[in-house]
Amino acid sequence: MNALTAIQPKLSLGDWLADLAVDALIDEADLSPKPGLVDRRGSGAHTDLHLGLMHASALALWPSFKAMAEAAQQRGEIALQLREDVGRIGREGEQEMLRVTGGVNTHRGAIWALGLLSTAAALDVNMLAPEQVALRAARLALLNDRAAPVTGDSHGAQVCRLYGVHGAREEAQLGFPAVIQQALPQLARSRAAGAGEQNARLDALLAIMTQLADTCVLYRAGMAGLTCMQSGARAVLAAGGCASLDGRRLLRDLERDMLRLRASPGGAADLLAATLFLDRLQHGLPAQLGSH
Ligand SMILES: CC(C)(COP(=O)(O)OP(=O)(O)OC[C@H]1O[C@@H](n2cnc3c(N)ncnc32)[C@H](O)[C@@H]1O)[C@@H](O)C(=O)NCCC(=O)NCCS
Ligand SMILES: Nc1ncnc2c1ncn2[C@@H]1O[C@H](COP(=O)(O)OP(=O)(O)OP(=O)(O)O)[C@@H](O)[C@H]1O
Repeated sequence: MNALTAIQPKLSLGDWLADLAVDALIDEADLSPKPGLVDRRGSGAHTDLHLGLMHASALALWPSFKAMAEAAQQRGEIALQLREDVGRIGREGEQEMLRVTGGVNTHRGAIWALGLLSTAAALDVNMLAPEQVALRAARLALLNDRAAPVTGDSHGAQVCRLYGVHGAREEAQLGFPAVIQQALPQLARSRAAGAGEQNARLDALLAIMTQLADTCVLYRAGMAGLTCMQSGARAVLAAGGCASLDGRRLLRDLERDMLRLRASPGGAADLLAATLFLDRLQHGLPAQLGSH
């Protein structure tokens, strides 16, 4: 041990996972140019959201992610008690988000996805590969939280009924296929091709958009909006992705079309944050993680 390591503060597992989750949210918000979404350039298709609000909301969620990880450490297994702990902490997180944003939904879907993944990661730090963490999160999401309010009138629930698609709940229950099968492989391919980190992340977002039934898009722009999102994202990737000139031109076309339809792929954005979280997590625990 040298003088530097001796004075390094101990980091708990909950601290570390909450840091990763908040970093993922901030990196997602900052990533630009994202079609229809809030980014460094502006508010996309939103009138009530802006980058400062996304940052403030992300930071306000840190204690919730930490509390979910700690609940996982205390319970130690995938069981109804843990599912209900996490449900309660998630609902409290939503309340805190709404307090900080003055009632605007900045991160509802992200609390759900990253909350489950933080919990799943804390359950077994020896198995942090993306598929392993996503599988544990899915098993947790499949448990029925008895305290969850049965409303059925959320925007997501309404369009799931109307169009017969799977929303945020099912995406988690299936083990985040958009992240595991689309985004992470695309992120790796674009990095390997030398796209640069920002372009590789944009390509990962587009890979999610090619397939996802994003209920944010369906609610605002119907099936026409969803088709526009999926086919436009496919066209950008087929042209060589965001690092290519043709891909950039098609990305601009996609953005123009989505703004015209007021369509914003908020669900895809949440899953990009989940992708960035799992991507970092797989590098394993940091050295200064003390006993937890
Ligand atoms: C399951 C959740 C996401 C609610 O889903 P629902 O579709 O009913 O709600 P809503 O329309 O508000 O959408 C949630 C968000 O999910 C994201 N999303 C949209 N489509 C998708 C998709 N296909 N896949 C993943 N995420 C998506 C978007 O950001 C969207 O805003 C969750 O928030 C929940 O159960 N809330 C109830 C309170 C609770 O128990 N919270 C604890 C969570 S740990
Ligand atoms: N960079 C981003 N820009 C916009 N939305 C994002 C971004 N990142 C994540 N999201 C997600 O998008 C969702 C916000 O979408 P939306 O504004 O459609 O929700 P809403 O308030 O339910 O609907 P509406 O605004 O259409 O009435 C949040 O749940 C959030 O998790």
